[in-house]
Amino acid sequence: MVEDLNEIKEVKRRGKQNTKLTGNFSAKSRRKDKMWHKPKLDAHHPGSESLSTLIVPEIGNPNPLLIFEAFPKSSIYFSGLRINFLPIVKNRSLLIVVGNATRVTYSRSDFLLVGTHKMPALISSRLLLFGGSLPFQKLSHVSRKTWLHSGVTVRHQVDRDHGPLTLASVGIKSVIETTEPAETEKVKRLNSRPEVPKGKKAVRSNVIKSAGKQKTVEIEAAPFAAKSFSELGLSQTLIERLESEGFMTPTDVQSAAIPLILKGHDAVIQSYTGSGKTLAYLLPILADVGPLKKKTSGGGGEPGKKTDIEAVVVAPSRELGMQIVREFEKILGPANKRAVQQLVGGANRSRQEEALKKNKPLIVVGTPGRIAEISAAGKLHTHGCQYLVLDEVDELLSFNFREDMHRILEHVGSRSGSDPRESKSSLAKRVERQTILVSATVPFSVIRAARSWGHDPLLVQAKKVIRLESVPQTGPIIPSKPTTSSSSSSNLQGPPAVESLPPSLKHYHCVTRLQHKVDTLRRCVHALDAKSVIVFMNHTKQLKDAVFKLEARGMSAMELHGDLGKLARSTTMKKFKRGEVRVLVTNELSARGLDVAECDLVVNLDLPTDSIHYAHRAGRTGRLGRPGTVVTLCEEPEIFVVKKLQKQLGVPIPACQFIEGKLIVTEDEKTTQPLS
Ligand SMILES: Nc1ncnc2c1ncn2[C@@H]1O[C@H](COP(=O)(O)OP(=O)(O)OP(=O)(O)O)[C@@H](O)[C@H]1O
Repeated sequence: MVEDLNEIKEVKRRGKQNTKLTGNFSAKSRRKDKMWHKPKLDAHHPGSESLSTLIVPEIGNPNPLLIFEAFPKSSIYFSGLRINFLPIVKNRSLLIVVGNATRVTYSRSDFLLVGTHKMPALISSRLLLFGGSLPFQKLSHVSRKTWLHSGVTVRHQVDRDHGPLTLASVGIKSVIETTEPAETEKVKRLNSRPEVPKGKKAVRSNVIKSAGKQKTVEIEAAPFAAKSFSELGLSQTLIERLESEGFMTPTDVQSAAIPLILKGHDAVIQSYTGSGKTLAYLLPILADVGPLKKKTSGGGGEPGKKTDIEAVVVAPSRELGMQIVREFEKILGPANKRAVQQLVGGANRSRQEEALKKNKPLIVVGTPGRIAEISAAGKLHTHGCQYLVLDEVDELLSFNFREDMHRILEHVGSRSGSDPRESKSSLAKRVERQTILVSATVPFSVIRAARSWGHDPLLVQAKKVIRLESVPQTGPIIPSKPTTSSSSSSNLQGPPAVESLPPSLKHYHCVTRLQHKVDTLRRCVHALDAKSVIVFMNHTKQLKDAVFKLEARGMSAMELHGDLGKLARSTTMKKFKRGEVRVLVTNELSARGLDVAECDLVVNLDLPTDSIHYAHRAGRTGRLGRPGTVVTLCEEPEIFVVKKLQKQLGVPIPACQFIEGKLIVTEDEKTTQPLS
């Protein structure tokens, strides 16, 4: 983020010209009396080159400190939640922002980022270039060690004096306090919790009291292959509902996860695509919240009686959010459907807000943007929330969602609304809720996030449960087979490995020329006699072309991507699920979570970017033990990518051809063994 010398000179020159706001700021936002101005465009959008967006490194670092050199009358928009401090000084302005911003957008012509809490040393040296008249030397009162400490908290008073800015004037020097190491503080707080808050399930408090002591026994006692849902501690009403919907036997991951979540554990649920992870978290929530809960448990209530939300489920796409809502509704039954509400983007927000007010649901399921938006508007009361589920968590932690996820993580279950005089730290507030993170692929970033958000979280897989604390930072998270040293680099990311893929899947690749790809796809569909095919491509334009070509050759196909409107997307999905369309040509939008049981073939018409994307795409077929085939079409020079995927995933992806209406494997599977 630190610019080079030329840029500093350029900024200084522009400052002399008394730089005005750039065209990226709306006219309304130019009002002098306004402190905050929202740029119309984001740095990620074309045409907004004069804006920079700074992403504060880690979600979970609650105290970013940013120091900008600013020019008079400049405006800045911080898209975080709390901007605690903004002094602007006459002529030369030093602007310091301390708070929970995760993403800061600023006009590069008006501001120059000169320091962060990780780069304090640069502050003084850089500012000397500006004449050095500002008393930045006072920064040296704060030791570098303290600044670098991740737990630095800065308290301050707003000071808009027009005199020279000093650190004392902004309160930094006098009030820096360092938090204690998170682990010991957390356990201490949990153990000293005086009583279970009213309406909070008793079982959670038991877990809290026994923090870090009896877990091993509980984990080992977890049934890994229950024969029926009744063995898992669910209520009779819930079991009856499950049976009426045809769910008779829990899957392995459900057998492992349900009892642990019922006991109040924070968990990361990892198991291959289509293994039933949704019910693995949905059922223990419904056992505790809403009309199907166990009579003895404390929390929840009838829909319509409470105003607070009890469970928030976040998913990265509208389609997945809606699918989860339908799963909840299926189990709740028609009479209790209103206990859950969707808050997905693309739908009418005011209608969602009205429904929240009218129906008072106990559970909301939505996309990060919409949940954060309604929450920021004060229309979603989640402070007393007991459960926070992040489905497809590794995707939710990506760059795109950081800002909204930060708000959600800060607010859900914080209980801060209940008593403003309470001075509990954000960590203490957060442990009020149970955090459940879910995905088929769990890179180390998820493990790290789970450790910082949860209380002694567990990694729950189909056949084993591990304490997250014991997951080594550099080692594989999900070792499927003994790995060779050459695969260690991918281990750093946490490879999806074979557990991310349904065991019943068959994988092939077919070498073809670019211009013949659609034709090869058609022959592939015929050769496998596939009834329901999902084709993945990387670019919308080519995707449309492929649909056109398939249709022209008499194969029913439809497109699905983010450029389509809400209605078009859901109509397409409905038609595909009903079997009215044979081929769905789509992009990464549909790779996560989409559950179409009938899908028997996935084709990568374009290569996925990495093994994680491959795993999620492939997982659209072969769901819940059904047979499924994945065919990757590639050009000659791309074969090495397929070999790499094969190695990282730990599955053979032999070459094949489609000859006379048949799939012919042209490479011995034994020679394509990934780890041999
Ligand atoms: N115990 C069960 N018995 C029968 N069907 C089940 C059971 N559990 C889940 N299913 C069904 O299996 C399908 C796959 O489940 P789900 O979508 O939860 O998988 P997943 O592991 O979340 O997949 P992904 O990683 O792709 O999101 C769904 O149609 C679901 O209704």
